[in-house]
Amino acid sequence: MDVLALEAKTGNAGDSDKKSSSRPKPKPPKKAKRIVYFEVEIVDLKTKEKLLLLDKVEPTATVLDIKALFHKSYPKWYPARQSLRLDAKGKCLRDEEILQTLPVGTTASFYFSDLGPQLTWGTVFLTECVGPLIIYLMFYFHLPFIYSPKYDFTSSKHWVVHLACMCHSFHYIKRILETMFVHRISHGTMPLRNIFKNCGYYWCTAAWMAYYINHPLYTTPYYGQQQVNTGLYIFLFCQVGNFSIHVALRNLKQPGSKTKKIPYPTKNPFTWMFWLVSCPNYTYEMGSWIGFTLMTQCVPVAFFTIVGFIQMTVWAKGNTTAT
Ligand SMILES: CCCCCCCCCCCCCCC/C=C/C(=O)SCCNC(=O)CCNC(=O)[C@H](O)C(C)(C)COP(=O)(O)OP(=O)(O)OC[C@H]1O[C@@H](n2cnc3c(N)ncnc32)[C@H](O)[C@@H]1OP(=O)(O)O
Ligand SMILES: NC(=O)C1=CN([C@@H]2O[C@H](COP(=O)(O)OP(=O)(O)OC[C@H]3O[C@@H](n4cnc5c(N)ncnc54)[C@H](OP(=O)(O)O)[C@@H]3O)[C@@H](O)[C@H]2O)C=CC1
Repeated sequence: MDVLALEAKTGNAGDSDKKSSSRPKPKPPKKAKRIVYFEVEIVDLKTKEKLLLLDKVEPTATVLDIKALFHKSYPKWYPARQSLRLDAKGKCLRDEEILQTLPVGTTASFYFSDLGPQLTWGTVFLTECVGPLIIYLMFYFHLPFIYSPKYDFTSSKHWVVHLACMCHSFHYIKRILETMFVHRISHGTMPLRNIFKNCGYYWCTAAWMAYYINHPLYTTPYYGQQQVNTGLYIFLFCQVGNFSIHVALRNLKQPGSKTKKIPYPTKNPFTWMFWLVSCPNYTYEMGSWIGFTLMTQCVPVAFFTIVGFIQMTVWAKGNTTAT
């Protein structure tokens, strides 16, 4: 029986009498509003084993409420670890979806799967950004055992090495501050395995770049100061662009809201890039790393830029399809 049918069944049956007589009628006794409760069954996606039957679930219950009820019976599966779907091959239901608006009868079956341990997005973002910041500085300050003691008396660092350290540190400090004060991240959590993938990528490549850029035998860019300056200007321009897009995306959401909107350019000229691409923050991010590659003329930086480009292209395509 679907929701519409339920409404029909519980509708006011006295309507047809109203027109039949002009005499003032005695008021009908007040009927208590009948709530039609739902019965919710939770089935394991893999084994198809019935895990739980919840009777008397309120129609206005959200998916998150159902997850909380399930959690009471299975304490190891906290709500963020749970994925509930209506169709075994369908998409995961969003936490804010409401039972009575789902295409189910009064007996709803949900397929449950365990998403594995979860971490908050803030934790992942911060961990992946604090690492490169510290690792790079360890190489910059030539901590013991990094470079051979035979280089101890090699000539002092070239200006571009200081500049690269400032730009690298600036980039990650900016990302940490943005995570704390700018982004309005809607996903509650993400899989723990991501932290290994993301940190492996960020931390290892930071060490790899820092090793070469701060190496006592580092050779400065082929076209000298002109190349360094061009790289620096591109880097700074794109950092401002990236920040501008993050602010524009933040302003699309009300605090606490999870609703995404189609972004449009604002008065800030850096946001006009929205006319051309769906994720200009990724374009500017790429631009920054192209600038940094030019400034340092270092192969590991180029590698980092290419991997980031591939990853962000995949995500940007996903975003375009979603919109
Ligand atoms: C010198 C050595 C160098 C070493 C180099 C190493 C190279 C290695 C290359 C690696 C490159 C890595 C580059 C990373 C760069 C990262 C940059 C960043 O900083 S970005 C910021 C961090 N952001 C991320 O990490 C994004 C992570 N996002 C995700 O993984 C997914 O969005 C998501 C899994 C959290 C959710 O996916 P979504 O598309 O939104 O949901 P769907 O409903 O479509 O589900 C798809 C699929 O995922 C499952 N799912 C959903 N949510 C979760 C969850 N919380 N935990 C686990 N699994 C989840 C869902 O059930 C679906 O599964 P399926 O089986 O397909 O039904
Ligand atoms: N160097 C590298 O390899 C990489 C660097 N990065 C850097 O990290 C930054 C953040 O990355 P990522 O999280 O993937 O960026 P996203 O563009 O996916 O998200 C950034 C923020 O904007 C919000 N947002 C995005 N689109 C919309 C919309 N249409 N309406 C409302 N809010 C929206 C997101 O909210 P929600 O939580 O709802 O999605 C999130 O809070 C990048 O801009 C880039 O600078 C990222 C990837 C790789």
